[in-house]
Amino acid sequence: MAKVYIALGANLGDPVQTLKDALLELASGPALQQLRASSLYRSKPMGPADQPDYVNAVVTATTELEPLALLDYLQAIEQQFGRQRLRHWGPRTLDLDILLVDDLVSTSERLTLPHPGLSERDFVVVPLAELAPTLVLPNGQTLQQLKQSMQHHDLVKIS
Ligand SMILES: CC1(C)Nc2nc(N)[nH]c(=O)c2N=C1O
Repeated sequence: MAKVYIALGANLGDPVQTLKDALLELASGPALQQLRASSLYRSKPMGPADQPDYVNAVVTATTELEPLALLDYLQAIEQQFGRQRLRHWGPRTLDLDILLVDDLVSTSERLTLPHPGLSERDFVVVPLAELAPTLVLPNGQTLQQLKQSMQHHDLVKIS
């Protein structure tokens, strides 16, 4: 069994409702157990600014699925929510990104762990630190060190 951390993000349609529905989907499906969710946060887009603000959250859970099977499961849920990604770093209906699987460090065509954007995304680090304040990343860095080292966008806690 593995302990996983998954980032959720949305900025099309009704992102708050989308994340709430996605959290219900993740909690009710067979793949994840002991699911815990962070608060929801609103933030300005990182990257192209000509798009709506994002709503982000992070969940932690345990799973029997291997990483690529978990990726398949999450991508199926993204499709279920009508995943639209019109351009790279453009607006999207729902993103489900695997951040961490235990202390696994691996790079493959489909999946890099830990998520390569983790350390520079406050919209990931802040909710992650809410869930796991004492987390130590596979490279030995603590989440608190990471959180202190990054400038904070205007992350606003929604719920
Ligand atoms: C386009 C890019 C990099 N910017 C983002 N910016 C924010 N604030 N939140 C996201 O989830 C997000 N996702 C992305 O993929």
